[in-house]
Amino acid sequence: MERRASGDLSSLTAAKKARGDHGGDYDAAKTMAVVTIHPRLADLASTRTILDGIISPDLCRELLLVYRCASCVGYRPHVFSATIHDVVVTAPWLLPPMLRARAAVLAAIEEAFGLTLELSVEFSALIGWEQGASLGWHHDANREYLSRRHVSAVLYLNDQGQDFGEGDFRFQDGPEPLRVAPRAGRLVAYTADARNVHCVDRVAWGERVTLTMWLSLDPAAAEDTKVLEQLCRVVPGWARPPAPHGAAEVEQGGGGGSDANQPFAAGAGQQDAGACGAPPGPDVAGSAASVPAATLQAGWGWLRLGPGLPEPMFMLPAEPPRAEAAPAAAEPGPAPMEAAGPGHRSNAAAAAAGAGPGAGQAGSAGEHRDVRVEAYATARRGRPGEDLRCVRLRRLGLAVIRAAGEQGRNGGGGSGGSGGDGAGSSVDRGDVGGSGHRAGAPAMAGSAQTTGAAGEAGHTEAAVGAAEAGEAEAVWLRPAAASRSPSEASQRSGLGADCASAASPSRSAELAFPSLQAALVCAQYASYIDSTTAVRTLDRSTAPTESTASPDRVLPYAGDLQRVAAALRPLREYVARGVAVVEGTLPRWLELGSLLSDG
Ligand SMILES: O=C(O)CCC(=O)C(=O)O
Ligand SMILES: [Fe+2]
Repeated sequence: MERRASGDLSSLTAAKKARGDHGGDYDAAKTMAVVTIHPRLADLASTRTILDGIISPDLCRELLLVYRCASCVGYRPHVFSATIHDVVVTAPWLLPPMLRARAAVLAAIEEAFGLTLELSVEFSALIGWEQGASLGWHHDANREYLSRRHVSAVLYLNDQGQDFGEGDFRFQDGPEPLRVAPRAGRLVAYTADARNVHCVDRVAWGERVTLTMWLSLDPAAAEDTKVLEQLCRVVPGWARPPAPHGAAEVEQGGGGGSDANQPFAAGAGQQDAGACGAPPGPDVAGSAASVPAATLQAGWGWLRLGPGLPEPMFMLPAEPPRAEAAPAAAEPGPAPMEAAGPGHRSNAAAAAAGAGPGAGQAGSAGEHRDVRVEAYATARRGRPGEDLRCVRLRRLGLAVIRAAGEQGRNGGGGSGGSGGDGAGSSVDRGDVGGSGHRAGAPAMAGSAQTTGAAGEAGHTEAAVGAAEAGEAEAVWLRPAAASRSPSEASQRSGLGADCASAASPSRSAELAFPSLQAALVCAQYASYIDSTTAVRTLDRSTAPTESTASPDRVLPYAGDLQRVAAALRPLREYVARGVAVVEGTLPRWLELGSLLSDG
């Protein structure tokens, strides 16, 4: 195969600057010419490998859980992503499966290419490709600032034909096979240079999910340093409810907690005893109005969410005009992740969450985030401003009912340090399906409105309402098909210490959560638990009219909220395990990191 000569980096950089970069219409020939082949990779026996069974089916499913909990709007149309940084700020206890998979991929590649102990992970993310997503011919180091990406790895986490349609990976030329059909546990790895020009065929339906990694021969490029820094910011405070005014009520209302559901034991490396010893959650039964929001939040202390990603990162942008959307599939495309390189979103997230700018690239974080949000505001199908988290819940057959008190409050900033997810403003802007706000939770819940979005997508109806109960926000979920009489609405129940007690006998009982982020994580976990036994969720709701072929859509929890509650029973234990792993690993990781940087 032809090797391309190195291009003129300075002129390319200047051209990028002039354009503001991130544009899709860059000169492909020029950018393809940028990268030279790293001497260490010049004489490999083979520059690519395809391996099956790199990780177990169970780990694949667990990674899908992580992806659905932590992903946000991605770098190109119909693509969503959860970088390792996103996972940290969403729920650090979701890290272990990602770390396990990362290690497995790294080991497999080192062996396959004979590069043992020479590679560092420069970037890792779970990437979702939904209907309409594609990527034109490119190689992965096709820009100057990507040139430290030496080896690419794409690990598929679900199955073509079953979970999504089409979406083949294809090499442009070279040895057979040129086409790789994604299936769970299959890894395609290749040098990132121009010897491996490849593309991704358009995904016809469903959701194709990958663990995508770039590896570098330059140890200084390792993402671990930044992940660690971020983790250290999040972990000491493992997000917890704001102590103040609901604390006493929580102690009293903490019944329902069984021994089997003890909150985290104190002393597991926790720096803040208050945080780790969160009291059992309240059994939030009865009228929502009788449940102070602070109590609700305090009861969920064990969930240990991170500060969450900045809200704009969940906002679905509008459908691109057809003329703009088309070329990506046929033309050489920009290297993916260009706007999501290491530190990019994590810094934006950290800054927005009040954690301060991340190391290394602090100066550019805000700029990057703005670029991305603006770019995708006009470059992606969807209801402008719709919150991805609500869409994901809807796909499970769950409707989001926001309960919160003051109408019009812009809730994002105020609760930033409290472990809230800043979701308030998404609803306050009326953009979660566009439903009206109702003041006062019970009234709202009894008459929540059907969203246009859900209706258009052909779903059972989804109810979305917004109001606030006290200062903190709360999120209620209901099965989308449940009836909504005021009397039923009063039978709310929350998942406190004991999820088993959460489900009201009423079919229409609602589940209460302290935030949208919490609701999403819990519902995804429930779906994960169910999918390991029975339900396989397939959803093409974002564009049902563009289907080619697909199995019937499944909305697992429509009309059946008790199944959510039941499936949530092991969650506390799962969180505790994840917390223990992260806390246990952190010191060793830090030590190793400093050893490596010393050496
Ligand atoms: O998802 C794939 O199969 C490949 C994606 C890809 O080419 C990339 O992210 O650069
Ligand atoms: Fe690629």
